[in-house]
Amino acid sequence: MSLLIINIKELLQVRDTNVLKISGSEMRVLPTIKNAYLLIEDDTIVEYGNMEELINIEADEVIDATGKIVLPTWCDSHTHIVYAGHREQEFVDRINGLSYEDIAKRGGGILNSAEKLQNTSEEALYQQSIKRVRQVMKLGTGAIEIKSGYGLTVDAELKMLRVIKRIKRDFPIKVKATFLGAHALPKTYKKDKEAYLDLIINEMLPQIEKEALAHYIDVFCEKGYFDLKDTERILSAGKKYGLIPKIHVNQFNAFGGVAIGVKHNALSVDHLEELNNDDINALKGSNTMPVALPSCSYFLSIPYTPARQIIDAGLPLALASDYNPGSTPSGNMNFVVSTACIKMKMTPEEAINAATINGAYAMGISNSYGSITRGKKANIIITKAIPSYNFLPYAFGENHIDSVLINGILI
Ligand SMILES: N=CN[C@@H](CCC(=O)O)C(=O)O
Ligand SMILES: [Zn+2]
Repeated sequence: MSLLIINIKELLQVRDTNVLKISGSEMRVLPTIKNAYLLIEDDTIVEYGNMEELINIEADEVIDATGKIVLPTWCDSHTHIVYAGHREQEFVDRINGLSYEDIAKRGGGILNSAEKLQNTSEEALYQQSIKRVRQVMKLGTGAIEIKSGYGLTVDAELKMLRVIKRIKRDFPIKVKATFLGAHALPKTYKKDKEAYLDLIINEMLPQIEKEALAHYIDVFCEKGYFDLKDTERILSAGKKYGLIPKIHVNQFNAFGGVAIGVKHNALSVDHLEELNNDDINALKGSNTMPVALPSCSYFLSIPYTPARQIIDAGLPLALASDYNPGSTPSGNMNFVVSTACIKMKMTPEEAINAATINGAYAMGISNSYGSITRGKKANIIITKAIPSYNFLPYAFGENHIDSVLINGILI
């Protein structure tokens, strides 16, 4: 089955060579072809170019994209999209003056979601989660990382990971699973953190390996959650089971977690709302992708990750949604891209690079996702007719997407 998209006003993120990530000043460059065509065979991008070069190409189906922009789907490298229930009462509590920290201290926050999830069946959790998966696909997300971490018992963590595995099997979107058992300390282990770490290492990890439930291992490295020593212990144990580190770090405090992530060759270090020069220096020359989550900063009214400082230091940056019930009840990557431009002073080119190819890198899939490259998966956004690609982040809050193709098929 072949599909030809013609008369594309502008085709974005066209990369002839298969670059895996974009860093520093290169992020300002978004290669495009104006008045373009794109040819897809089954689930793969096979050819593209200027309309004037389009001769003798026949296809089973043709889409006329006059006035429309075409780009690769968003690669959302950080989500907690599998969760039970919601936390809108905490949202109201914060409006009334409590902080995220205050709410966590009185047993709300992650522990609130964990209790809800523990009392939800695997089937009900799957049904709640797939509504959100369908929603983000319609919003242009074509690849997604999903974390556990709202289980916090052996059974509930495995339940979450099995739901993620089922989503991976049932949906065309690319899914990568991350084990985040060290997301918060459950109430029953309040006085014995080591015992909970032992549970993660001795009981959760072996079962996760046995059922092949995760690719990545994550830790919430933060004051009041897991410290540097705990983080190292969990990452080292995860690596023994073949899991690659990705950490939550510097959300509220900078105390050396970024360097620990780099030391363990983390694929990404995520949040970074607080960042100092030591963190920047640790990232220089590493293979670790810094990931910013602007919707979380927006929702919690905490600082935005200093994108300019990161990119101007020559580093790459990825953007992700952080979709979760507590700090970011939204998986809309279009809003993420807009907010990165509006609040973090990223140019539209930088933001689109960060949400496509660099997002793909942050989930280890940039050799087959994240750009318009021959041989890559045909995961494509076709916008409505809009004046230019700058209009995407500019006219925020509006849905500019006309259609989405995943694996070459209109969803
Ligand atoms: N910061 C840690 N974890 C999630 C939020 C967890 C929650 O509040 O439920 C995050 O990435 O923002
Ligand atoms: Zn998160």
